[in-house]
Amino acid sequence: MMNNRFYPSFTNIGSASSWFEIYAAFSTFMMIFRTAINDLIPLKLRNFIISKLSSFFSSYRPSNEVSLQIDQTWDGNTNNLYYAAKEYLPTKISNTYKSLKIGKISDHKNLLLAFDGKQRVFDEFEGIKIKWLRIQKPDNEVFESPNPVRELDGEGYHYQGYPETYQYNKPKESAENGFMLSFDEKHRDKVMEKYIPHVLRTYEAIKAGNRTLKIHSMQTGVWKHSDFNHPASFDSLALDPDLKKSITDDIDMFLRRKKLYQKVGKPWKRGYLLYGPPGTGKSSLIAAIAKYLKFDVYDMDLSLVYCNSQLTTLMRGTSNRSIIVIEDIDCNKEVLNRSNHVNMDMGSDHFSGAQVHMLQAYQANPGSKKRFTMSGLLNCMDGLWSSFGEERILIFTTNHKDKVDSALLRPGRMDMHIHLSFLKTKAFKILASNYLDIEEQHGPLIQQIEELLEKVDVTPAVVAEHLLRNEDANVALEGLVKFLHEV
Ligand SMILES: Nc1ncnc2c1ncn2[C@@H]1O[C@H](COP(=O)(O)OP(=O)(O)OP(=O)(O)O)[C@@H](O)[C@H]1O
Repeated sequence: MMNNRFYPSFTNIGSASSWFEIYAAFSTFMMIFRTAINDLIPLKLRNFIISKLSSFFSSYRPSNEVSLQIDQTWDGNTNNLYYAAKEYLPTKISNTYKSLKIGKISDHKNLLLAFDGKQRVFDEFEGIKIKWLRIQKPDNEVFESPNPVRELDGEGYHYQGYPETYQYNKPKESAENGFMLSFDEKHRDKVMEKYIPHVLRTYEAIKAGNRTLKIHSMQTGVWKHSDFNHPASFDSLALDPDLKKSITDDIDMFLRRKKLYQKVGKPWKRGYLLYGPPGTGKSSLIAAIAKYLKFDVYDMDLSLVYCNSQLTTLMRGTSNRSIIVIEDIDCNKEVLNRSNHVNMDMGSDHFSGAQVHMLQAYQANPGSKKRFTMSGLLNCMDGLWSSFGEERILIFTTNHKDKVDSALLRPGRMDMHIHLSFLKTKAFKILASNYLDIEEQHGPLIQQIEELLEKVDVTPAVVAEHLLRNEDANVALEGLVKFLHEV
């Protein structure tokens, strides 16, 4: 039994004066203790102890917490999950974070925000709380690439990806970087099966949204790319609204149907034939489709293809989510004449130096010999196609549909034939409002033009050129009326 005589203060713990005595004694002790520490322990040592204690407590994890480490590389290979996390986390920037990086660079009009790389990032997914921590060696910080940023404008935060200047000058990152994500063990299955795929999917969507489209053109047996800056889009195209809708509906249906294509064993590809007179917008429509889909464009010039194996190699060199364009298909004599065939197959996926020389020799003397066969082209379009990957769109253009071999045009190869024709009333309305500031006062001139367009055949290219002739809408429209009377 404890004797109360030895614990007088605890027996009297209920009285206010006892509490005051304890508080006064404690404050005095703390004051003396703090002064002693400040006098006896140098500042550097104190800071060191504090940093050690805080790192100990920050690395403390409750026993039911699971952590997954995502390194930048996996057995020397790129770890896509690392890059996915790096793009995904900035989408979680909100104004609740107490420490962020802020900046302003010349090609962005708004302020940019980025994580400073030191703090934890908290995410919530279907009720699960997930904590992310960036792992990086202090030495690497100098070389560390900038974090992807968010742009801050009046409407809040908008994800921007990397600053443009950085994209062209991307520094090589150190292999020791990584991320650690932690969550309650009971959510392990959900994190693995749903959350991680969600991070990867977000990454893919961000990549597709931010990417600069490329146009690839052929150079001596290989593809060379440059930025695709064609200004046309579905908004700028003067097309009959019903035709425009049927094209976008078909594209949307194609994108939705990946599983169906797999189920019925068909390669996931779609072919469009664009036909019509020059200047009716075939090239512009290709650009609009590429922008709509965010697909790269491969401009396949058949006049530079010298054998079936080169054709196969070039097709194989195209990437998924791309549009392969063969313009003026009717102008390729080889495609017109199926029997005209000189065997130039080199039987290889890659061209050797000798083969490249051979091709160059043929290029120097075009038209000397038959180069590839019709069956080679057909094989590339269907049979062999499936091994080249998926999500491909093949577009042929021609000014003379009747001259193109029907084998090329059958459904399954060219699934939709799109006729681009002369400019008529509905499409003119779009063109005029894109080019000029049309106001109510221009009504009578517009009506006159629409009546004339129903009687004569002029291409959108010709009308567009007239609309550009004067900044004053009245003058430009009057000029067009005059021109249409003369046609
Ligand atoms: N439907 C259209 N809507 C808007 N502009 C158009 C349209 N068609 C043509 N144009 C204008 O005419 C120019 C030429 O059009 P485009 O090159 O797309 O025609 P095309 O049918 O591909 O011609 P070609 O058969 O000679 O290659 C475009 O740059 C654009 O300014």
